[in-house]
Amino acid sequence: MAAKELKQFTLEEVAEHNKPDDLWVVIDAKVYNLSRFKDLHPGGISVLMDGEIAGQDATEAFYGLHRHEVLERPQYQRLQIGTIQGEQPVIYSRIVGELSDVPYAEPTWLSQGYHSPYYTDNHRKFQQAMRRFADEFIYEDAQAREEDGKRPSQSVIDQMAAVNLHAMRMGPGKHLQGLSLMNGLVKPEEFNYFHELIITQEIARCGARGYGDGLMGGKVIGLPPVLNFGSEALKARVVPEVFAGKKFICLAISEAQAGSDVMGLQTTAVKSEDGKEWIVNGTKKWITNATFADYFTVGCKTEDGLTVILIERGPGVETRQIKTSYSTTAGTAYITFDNVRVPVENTLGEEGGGIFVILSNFNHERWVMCCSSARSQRSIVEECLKWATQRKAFGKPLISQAVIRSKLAAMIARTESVQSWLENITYQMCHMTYKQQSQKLAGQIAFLKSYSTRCAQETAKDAVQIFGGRGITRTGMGRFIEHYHRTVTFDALLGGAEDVLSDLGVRQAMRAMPKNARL
Ligand code: HEM
Repeated sequence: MAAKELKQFTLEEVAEHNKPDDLWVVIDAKVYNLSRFKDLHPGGISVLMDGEIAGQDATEAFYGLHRHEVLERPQYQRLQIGTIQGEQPVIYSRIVGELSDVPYAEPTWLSQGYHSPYYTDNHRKFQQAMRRFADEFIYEDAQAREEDGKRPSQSVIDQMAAVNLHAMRMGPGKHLQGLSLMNGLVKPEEFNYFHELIITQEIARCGARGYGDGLMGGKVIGLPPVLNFGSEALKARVVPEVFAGKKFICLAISEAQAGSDVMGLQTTAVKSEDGKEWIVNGTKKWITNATFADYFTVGCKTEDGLTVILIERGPGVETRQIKTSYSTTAGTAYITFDNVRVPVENTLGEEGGGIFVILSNFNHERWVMCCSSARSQRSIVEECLKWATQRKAFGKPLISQAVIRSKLAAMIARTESVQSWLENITYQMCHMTYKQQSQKLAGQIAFLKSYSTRCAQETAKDAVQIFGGRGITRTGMGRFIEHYHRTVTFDALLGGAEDVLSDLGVRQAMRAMPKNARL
């Protein structure tokens, strides 16, 4: 269909259309005919009939009350009948694949005129490809699924599989060998933790916390035990189908009776008489992706202690959705295992060595959460900077109030410090063996996660104060702030609660304390 031809009008011509049945307004040099829409306008008719709005340039009033995306919705685009002669629309919100030029909306390494010792040209190219990928394939689905609560669309999972993103999200390693990464943009042996950081941060930029977890977050924590501790036969069967996005896996450790206290788990696995199978009984709670998972990496109490076993969905496995503060798109579930029979070949690591399997997972999981938290905080800074400049109160922009600037200052400082510390730790990870990482970075990562999530919660609180009522409203101007404020605590709990992690960091430091050090 040919695009509607847009006419050109002068402001004087527009001004003549200021009556209820003949109502035009100008927004950013675009002329809209609201004559029929006014009765449907969610903000009512009276605001449109105001003497300073009807037939006038309503740009400032509009942006004080609506997000730009309102005008991008097809049903509202159709209201545009022309443009103002000699003027061009200049306002934009987010441009697919592009960097934001709002100060602090991008980390310094992506901001014009700044430098970084950490990122290579390959990282920069990779970031551009990943930004485009997330904007084109993930963003819209994230918004829609966050809203309807359904799991991420299979088409997105398939697109991610096509460029091997599911494999890359497991970090660098042997599992990448022979794969074409992002259409060959990065060689498997060159892929490092900064590439992975980029992936996580670009996905976090979509601003949909539940969806972010739904997008195979369960795999990020549930597959490493299979990769690191599974038999070759098990890996050959399970890993390719998960990387292909055909099967889903989750990590099932916590229970109603035991969360952080993994030694208190009550799910049992007992050997069958012939010793060929485990018979698993028990429950698990708050398991991300479990509603749609095909595989469950499960912590079980066995004769020798704690053992991790890969259980496949089948007879005796039931999952029931749990409604948490974020959307059901994450697939959070309560699981029951009733006499589930599992081949002993599905044991991950040593029998009784489960605590080692579980602990070895934590550093990477927590670091991924830090990547995501740092980026989400930054998106909130961008939202607040835009709002504080476009919204007027008491006759002037919010940003002219010192209290608002003071909140922004704290938010920016927190975001920058989290990202800088994160990049330092990421650099260490790139230069340490897995064992060195466990010895030297467990404390650092625990501190960073606890610090990040404290910063995040402060920022969420400040952002709500800056947005006012809109910061607690699910639709409209403050929708990202409301979402962030509602979901920010997930990061503070998953992968270890704040106080527990801070304490872990200090205890790790004490282990390295020289015995003879004195004041
Ligand atoms: C093309 C023109 C317009 C369209 C398509 C439009 C659409 C909408 C929509 C969809 C909402 C619901 C809230 C949201 O999703 O953000 C809304 C709310 C509102 N609109 Fe408009 N609008 C237009 C022009 C205007 C203008 C010129 C004014 C002038 C003051 C106005 C005043 C309001 C008010 C006061 C609200 C309620 C805001 C709130 O609940 O915080 N609108 N509008």
